[in-house]
Amino acid sequence: MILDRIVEDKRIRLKEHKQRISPEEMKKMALESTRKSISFYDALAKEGLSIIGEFKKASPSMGIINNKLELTDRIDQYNASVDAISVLTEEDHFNGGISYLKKVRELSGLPIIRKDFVIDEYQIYEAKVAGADAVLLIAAILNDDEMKRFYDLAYSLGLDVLLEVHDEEEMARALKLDAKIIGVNNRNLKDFSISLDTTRRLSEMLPEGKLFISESGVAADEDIEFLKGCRVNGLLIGRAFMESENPMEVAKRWKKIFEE
Ligand SMILES: O=P(O)(O)OC[C@@H](O)[C@@H](O)c1c[nH]c2ccccc12
Repeated sequence: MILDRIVEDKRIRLKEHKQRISPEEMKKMALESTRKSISFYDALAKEGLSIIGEFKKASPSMGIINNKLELTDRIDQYNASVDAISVLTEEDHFNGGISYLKKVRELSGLPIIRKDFVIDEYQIYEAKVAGADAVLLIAAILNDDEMKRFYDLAYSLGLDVLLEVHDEEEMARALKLDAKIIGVNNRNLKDFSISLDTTRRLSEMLPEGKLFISESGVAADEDIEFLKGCRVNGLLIGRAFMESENPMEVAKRWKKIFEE
């Protein structure tokens, strides 16, 4: 399965990163960082539809995403229309990198989430040092013990966690952990197919008081109409914004449709 492959490659990259900056040094830098996080939670909790705009240059399901807009232009548009920014930092399958996160940090006052395959504490310290306000944790690649350890570490550094699930079993694990922000990935990780109905199904398990984000495959006005009925607080949008000449206009239109 592709996910196993991505995690294997991640382990190799992690070794390289640790050779450049040792785990002790990275931890020290994170703990000494005086930068105050911008609340990812608050940005998503406000009334109406919240949107997380993603900076992503490629993905295993779509290959290279062909866009002419520079990072700067895209982030300018995000600054004017979305509530938070997601930056892919995975190198081998999404053409990302931690350097993009640092660049986006310089260009934006919005909360930023590090989007990667987190399998080690090191990556959470690294996110903090690079200027992130939140990290993604993917239930499908973590056991309960790791999930809790990474979750607690992130919060102890002042970072929020978006806990990603994609089926009932993972949702039950996220609820057991009492995660504050839960994201449903509409993409089936085995065959890449998209079904927004995953968001609807899993929303039925949600207790009051959680922030609920629908991730992946949201691309058309009809999708927004459908998700209106699914108790979502926010959406995570990658491809549709990366391919668009004017993501700002799309984000504004979708917020309007959701609120009508
Ligand atoms: O480009 P899309 O279909 O709008 O999807 C965005 C985001 O949900 C997707 O990039 C994503 C969701 N979970 C992930 C985990 C790792 C890498 C990427 C992702």
